[in-house]
Amino acid sequence: FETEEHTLRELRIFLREICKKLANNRLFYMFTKPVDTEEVPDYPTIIKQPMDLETMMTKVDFHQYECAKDFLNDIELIVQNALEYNPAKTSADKQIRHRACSLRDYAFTLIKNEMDSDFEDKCQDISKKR
Ligand SMILES: COC(=O)N1C[C@@H]2C[C@@H]3O[C@]2(Cc2nccnc23)C1
Repeated sequence: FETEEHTLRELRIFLREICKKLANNRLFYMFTKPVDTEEVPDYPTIIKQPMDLETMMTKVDFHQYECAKDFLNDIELIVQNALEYNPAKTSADKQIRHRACSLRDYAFTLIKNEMDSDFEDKCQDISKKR
């Protein structure tokens, strides 16, 4: 009911802030938009569930995250996709894997430092009973 909607609205405001901070960090530019399948035609043959920060911002706006855990699951999807598609010993692949690991640590740490754990618990309780 009403107070639950207030809680989820506050979650969306918080998640937009996090998403913006990550997308504005130049280290993570390769994660800000979907991989261009015109430029990289084999990408969809290898990565079955693409994810990127612009798509995540849209998911926030479409009320597709009910708690921070769900948001961090999509961050983890970005990371795993990058590790899977870029496994080589080359410096290019090594750099994108390193950036993916940095993205994960930044996202989890930002949320842990800036989110009240009771607020996340409340969001997860709402999410579980829906
Ligand atoms: C999250 O981003 C990625 O996993 N990738 C992998 C692709 C391979 C390589 O780098 C990417 C984009 C790209 N475009 C043109 C030619 N080659 C590339 C970014």
